[in-house]
Amino acid sequence: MISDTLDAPADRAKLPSPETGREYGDRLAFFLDLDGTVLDIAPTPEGVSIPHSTVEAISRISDRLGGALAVISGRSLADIDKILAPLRLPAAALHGAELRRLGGGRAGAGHGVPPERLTAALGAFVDARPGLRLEDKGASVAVHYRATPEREDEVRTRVGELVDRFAPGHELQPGKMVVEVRPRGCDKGAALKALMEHPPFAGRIPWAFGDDLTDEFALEAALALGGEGVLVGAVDRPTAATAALESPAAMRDWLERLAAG
Ligand SMILES: O=P(O)(O)OC[C@H]1O[C@H](O[C@H]2O[C@H](CO)[C@@H](O)[C@H](O)[C@H]2O)[C@H](O)[C@@H](O)[C@@H]1O
Repeated sequence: MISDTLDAPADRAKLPSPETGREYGDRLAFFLDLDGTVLDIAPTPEGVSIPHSTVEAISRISDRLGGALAVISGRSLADIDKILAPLRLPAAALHGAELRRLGGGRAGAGHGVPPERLTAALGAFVDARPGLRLEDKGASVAVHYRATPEREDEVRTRVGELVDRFAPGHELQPGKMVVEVRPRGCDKGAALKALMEHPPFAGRIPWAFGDDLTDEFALEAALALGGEGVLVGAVDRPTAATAALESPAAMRDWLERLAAG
């Protein structure tokens, strides 16, 4: 289901609350995006931070859900663990190219890194344009233009051309001031479904939380499995979300209140 608008305050009422805490722990599974959802957007990928109280809340909610809380992110597993330290949660990293099940076991076929010719060509493109930034994450690579937003069209066009030419096994994933290259067919929806096939997620109702285009795959997958999708922040695009929170700050506040309930 795709809706054009969401009434954030009204739809917020659908979210599990501290009062329903005893029920949700046995029935639900949470899938949390990081940047723009739990984390405020920062000028650079390294510039993000998370309050200790939010990490503690995520830990407490994960315990209450029997471990059925996963991170679904465009970041690498290493980055996710660094941001959420000391937690080491089940996760789908790099848009699903890296999967980790509960307890640390790595799952999934593992996807190849983009051809070196692509990374080299992207590097040359970025080096010639001050303000652009290349983030090489392994199976996924990103070109950030947050410092030079006027280059958006140029970046999207050129990265698309280079992927067509050098990396037929990969595809574009636009995001917030970024164009990412991820393994073809490897998205957050497929990742959510893969995690839902195994304990402690199997048999639970998935709730996916996200803000960006890449998160729409996860929101749609959660709905397809009988769950809910929660959009964080305002968007001017159609969304599969069935509930909403106004901002990452509201998301953190909701997590902390839920954990305290
Ligand atoms: O799937 P997510 O957890 O939301 O990660 C998506 C991408 O997030 C990061 O980039 C975005 O956040 C940065 C920090 O706020 C910001 O500077 C950048 O403009 C955003 O695009 C990260 O760098 C990417 O690798 C993730 O895929």
